[in-house]
Amino acid sequence: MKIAVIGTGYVGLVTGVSLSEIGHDVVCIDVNKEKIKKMRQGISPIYEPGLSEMMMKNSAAKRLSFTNDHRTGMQQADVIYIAVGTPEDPDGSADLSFVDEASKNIAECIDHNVIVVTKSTVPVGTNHRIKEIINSRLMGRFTVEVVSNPEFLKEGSAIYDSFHGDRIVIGAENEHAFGVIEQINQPFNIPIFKTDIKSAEMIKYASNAFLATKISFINEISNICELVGANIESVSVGMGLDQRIGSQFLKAGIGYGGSCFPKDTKALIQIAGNVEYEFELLKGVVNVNKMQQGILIRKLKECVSDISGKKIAVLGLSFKPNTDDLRESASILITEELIKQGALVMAYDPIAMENAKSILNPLVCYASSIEEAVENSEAALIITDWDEIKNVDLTVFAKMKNPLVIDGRNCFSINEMAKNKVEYRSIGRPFTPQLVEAAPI
Ligand SMILES: NC(=O)c1ccc[n+]([C@@H]2O[C@H](COP(=O)([O-])OP(=O)(O)OC[C@H]3O[C@@H](n4cnc5c(N)ncnc54)[C@H](O)[C@@H]3O)[C@@H](O)[C@H]2O)c1
Ligand SMILES: O=c1ccn([C@@H]2O[C@H](COP(=O)(O)OP(=O)(O)O[C@H]3O[C@H](CO)[C@@H](O)[C@H](O)[C@H]3O)[C@@H](O)[C@H]2O)c(=O)[nH]1
Repeated sequence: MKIAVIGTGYVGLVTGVSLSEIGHDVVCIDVNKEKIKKMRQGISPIYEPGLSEMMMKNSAAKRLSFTNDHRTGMQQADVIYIAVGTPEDPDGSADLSFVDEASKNIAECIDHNVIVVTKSTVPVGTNHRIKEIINSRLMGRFTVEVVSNPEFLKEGSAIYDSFHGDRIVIGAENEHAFGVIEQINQPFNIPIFKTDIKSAEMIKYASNAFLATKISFINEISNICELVGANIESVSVGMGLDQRIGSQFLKAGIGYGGSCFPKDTKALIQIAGNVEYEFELLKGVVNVNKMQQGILIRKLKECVSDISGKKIAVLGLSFKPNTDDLRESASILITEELIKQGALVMAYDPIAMENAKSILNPLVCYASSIEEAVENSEAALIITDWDEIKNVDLTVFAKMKNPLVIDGRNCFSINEMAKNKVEYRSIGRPFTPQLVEAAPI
C-alpha cells in the first residue's frame, strides 16, 4: 500500500518506519525542514531504541522517504495518516490547530480518492470535523473517508510496542475503510478491534485516563504507607498478584509526566465539561499528580533545612527512562524550585542532557557522570529510573559531602543503602532496614 504520514514526531516517525518495515511504501511529511534534512541523512531526530536502525534499513530499501512538500508526499498515497501534535490549550482542552492545518494540506494537495487515518489523540467528534474540513474544500471532486486509529505506543519502547501492542483499534464508518486499514495492519499480527469512530476516539482518552488513575491511586497509597509504616513496594506486589488488578502501572513515584497523560487527562475533563459532565474522579487524579511532583522537595527540606549555596545532585531528567523527552517531566519543576531556593544544581542524565539544556533553568549545571554529579554534594535527588542509575555502584555516594539520597523512583534497596551508610529517603517506604524487602515492582 502507498502511505503518506503527516508529522514525524514520536508517533508519526515510528508509524512511518514501522509501516515501511512491514512492506508498505511510506513517505513521511513534516513542516520542520531541519528534521527532514536530518532524516534524509539517516539521523533520527528523536532518541528511541531501535528506531534509527529500522529507519536506515527501510530508507536504503527505498520503502521510506522524507519530504517537506505535502503535494509530493501525498501524490501517490492511497492512505494518509495524520500524526501531528494535539497540545494543551490554556484551558486544558486539546489544541486542534495542527490537525486542522494538516486537514487543509490534504484538501489542497490530493488529486484522487484517499482514506485519511487519524493517529493523533483527538477529542470525540474530531474525525468528523477533519472530514468536514477536507470535503468542504474538495467540493465533490474526490471522496475522502476518515478512520480513527489511535496510537498506544509508549516512549522509550515505541518500536517494540508497534510490533507487540495489545490491540489495534480501528474506528470507521464503512466496510471499505475497515477493510483497507485492516489489510495495512495485518502483518503486525496484533489483535484488531473494530468499532465506530467516536468510540475509537474515546478509547484512547479513557485508556490514558485509566492508567493515570492507577498511578495517582498508588501514589496516594504510598503517602499513606509512609504515615502508617507500611512499605509501598510490598503493597504494590501484593495487590498486583490479583489478576483483576494487575501489576502494571502500580509503581509509586513522583507522579506521571510526559507528553500524553498530563494533557490527555485534562483534555478528557474538558470533553466531559463540554457536555456538562463534571469528571470528579479524573480531577482528583490530576490534583494528586500535581502534589506528588513536589514530594522530593518536601522530603529534601525535612533533611536539609537551608539548601542555599549548597550543591544538590539531580539524577535523571527525562520523564521516564530510555527517552530524551522532558515534556512535563518532574525535573523541570524540581530544578526550578532548587534554583529558586539558591541551590547549586548539578544534573546528570544518560541521554536527555542536550534537550534539557534548552528547557531547564540556565543556572542548572551538567555533569558527565553520576560520580561527578554527586561528588561533594549535600544531597542527591533521583528523578528518573534509568538502568544506569539503578545499577550504580552504591559506594559512589561515599563521595558526597553528606551521603543523603532522596529517591523519587525507589531505585535501591533500603537494606543495601543502610549497609553503605547512606541516609536514604524514598517513596512510601520506611527509612530503616527491613527483615524482608519486596523487589520493586
Ligand atoms: N508521544 C507519544 O508517545 C504519543 C503516543 C500516542 C499518541 N500520541 C499522540 O500523537 C500525536 C503526535 O504526538 P507526538 O508526540 O508525535 O508529537 P510531536 O510534537 O513530537 O510531533 C508532531 C510533528 O508534526 C509536525 N507537524 C505539525 N503540523 C504539521 C503539518 N501541517 N504538516 C506536516 N507536519 C506537521 C511537527 O513539525 C512535528 O514534527 C499527539 O496527538 C499525541 O497526543 C503521542
Ligand atoms: O507504574 C507507573 C507507570 C508509569 N509511571 C509514570 O507515568 C509516566 C508515563 O509513562 P508511560 O505510560 O510508560 O509512558 P508514555 O510514553 O507517556 O505512554 C503513555 O502515553 C502514551 C501517549 O498517549 C500512550 O500511547 C501509552 O499507551 C501510555 O502508556 C512516566 O512519567 C512514568 O514515570 C509511573 O509513575 N508509575
